Amino acid sequence: MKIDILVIGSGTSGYTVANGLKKEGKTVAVADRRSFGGTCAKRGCQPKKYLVANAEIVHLAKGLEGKGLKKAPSVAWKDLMSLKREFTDKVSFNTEEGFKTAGIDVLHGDVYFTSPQSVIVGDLPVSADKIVLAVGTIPTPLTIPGGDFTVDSEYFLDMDKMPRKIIFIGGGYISFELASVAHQAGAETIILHRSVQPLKHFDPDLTRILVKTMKEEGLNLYTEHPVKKIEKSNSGFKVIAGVDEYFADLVVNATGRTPDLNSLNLDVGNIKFGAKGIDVNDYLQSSSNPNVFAVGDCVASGPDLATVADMQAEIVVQNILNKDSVIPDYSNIPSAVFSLPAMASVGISEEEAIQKKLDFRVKMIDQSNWPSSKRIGQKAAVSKVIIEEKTEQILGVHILGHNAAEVINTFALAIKFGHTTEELRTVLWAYPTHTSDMKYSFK
Ligand SMILES: Cc1cc2nc3c(=O)[nH]c(=O)nc-3n(C[C@H](O)[C@H](O)[C@H](O)COP(=O)(O)OP(=O)(O)OC[C@H]3O[C@@H](n4cnc5c(N)ncnc54)[C@H](O)[C@@H]3O)c2cc1C
Ligand SMILES: NC(=O)c1ccc[n+]([C@@H]2O[C@H](COP(=O)([O-])OP(=O)(O)OC[C@H]3O[C@@H](n4cnc5c(N)ncnc54)[C@H](O)[C@@H]3O)[C@@H](O)[C@H]2O)c1
Repeated sequence: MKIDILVIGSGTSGYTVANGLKKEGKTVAVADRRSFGGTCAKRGCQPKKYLVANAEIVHLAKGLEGKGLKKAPSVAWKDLMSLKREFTDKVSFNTEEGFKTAGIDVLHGDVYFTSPQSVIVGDLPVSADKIVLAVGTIPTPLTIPGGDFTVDSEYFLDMDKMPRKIIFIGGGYISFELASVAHQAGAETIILHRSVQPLKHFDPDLTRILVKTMKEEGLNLYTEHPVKKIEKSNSGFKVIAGVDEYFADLVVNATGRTPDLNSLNLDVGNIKFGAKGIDVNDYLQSSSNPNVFAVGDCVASGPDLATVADMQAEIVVQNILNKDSVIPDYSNIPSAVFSLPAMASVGISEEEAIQKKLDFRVKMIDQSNWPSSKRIGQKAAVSKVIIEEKTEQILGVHILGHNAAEVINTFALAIKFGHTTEELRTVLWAYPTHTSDMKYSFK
């Protein structure tokens, strides 16, 4: 097969690149070694959000027990899984059909390079003018004794039964989100994180309040607990962290994700890569092979988020059509951890503002006693806004509390277009909402 563009990987980034270039008249094929659709839709963002949405309702109801609600509901895990699968089960078929309808060839099988411009997919030789690597990441294998006893987030998101006791290793996005789900579904839940501060991409003050709140609500969260060993016990597993031992029916490895590039024969393709992923120039073009581009989580630079994968994909479409035309901007990327309560952030952190020696002020406000918190039984709600003194521009916004992930998007807009506190004060916000509360957060 000889085509203009071969995209390896059918997830968020592969989908956008393939469709973008097909619309411009290129002949395009997409290859994947697993069923089509990638991580976000099948085993990441979307299925996770189905489970979180359910847990959020239970969590809110618990907060209002005796305050207008008689009894909080409990999770019907089997039914919840059916609801989630109604969505996830269709992803592969719909993705493939979408490609075929657009005139994009769909290729199944393992891929490896046979030259800088050709690969084998399954047993089909394919050569292409440009090859786009969109191969994502896999859970970082846990290389401690007993690491093989763990399961990963993909297993959790599709399990038929909620175990009685569950341990999450790692204090990142995945642990905080899935542990929140497990806890609301009734499992005795433990997070073991190796260093002092979990969720390293978020504001440390808000993270401390989040951790305190989760602990007060009964989720067992231990920092400075690097897990060293896992053993089989009578009824499940024993997890050893320092001198402490914890027991559970299921142990989830959530210690990060890594690109899985070894089987691609990248050396034969003259493609430089490292532990963090494919080495690219400013235009997301391989630093060693000009015919190859990389997008999404497998790129060594940029955060591993679906929004970023999509942005990189759109940029690569432009750069393939018009050489060296667009550079990705990784500043001001909004991100949320869908824990309970949720936390979200956009723009710079207080630490970055100090490092950059900016002239700024920090406005940190506890909103837990405000009506918006009281009426939903919410215990923790905090905002922290970084404002540049001279220009009054909003530089960073960090929010903890219900709806944080929705509210943050308004501030993504404000920061992107350089709005000042005075300008934001002239905006009328639908009232009373969590967004309208935010107008007091930058006064
Ligand atoms: C549990 C979980 C929850 C998440 N939640 C969020 C969220 O709420 N918000 C957010 O922004 N991000 C979230 N993410 C991150 C998000 O899923 C990723 O950033 C996004 O999926 C990256 O897309 P991608 O196209 O780079 O890779 P992927 O979607 O992973 O696609 C890569 C594809 O390449 C294929 N592939 C790999 N190697 C080969 C090979 N050698 N040959 C052929 N095919 C290959 C794979 O089978 C896969 O289909 C989450 C991730 C996880 C794991
Ligand atoms: N809401 C979202 O946007 C979202 C949700 C889930 C995943 N993601 C993406 O997926 C990536 C992977 O998520 P993740 O949570 O697996 O990784 P992560 O990198 O966010 O967190 C993993 C944490 O585990 C800790 N750790 C590592 N080894 C350990 C050990 N032996 N014992 C105890 N702790 C240990 C690390 O210090 C790290 O802080 C994220 O970085 C993010 O890019 C995003």
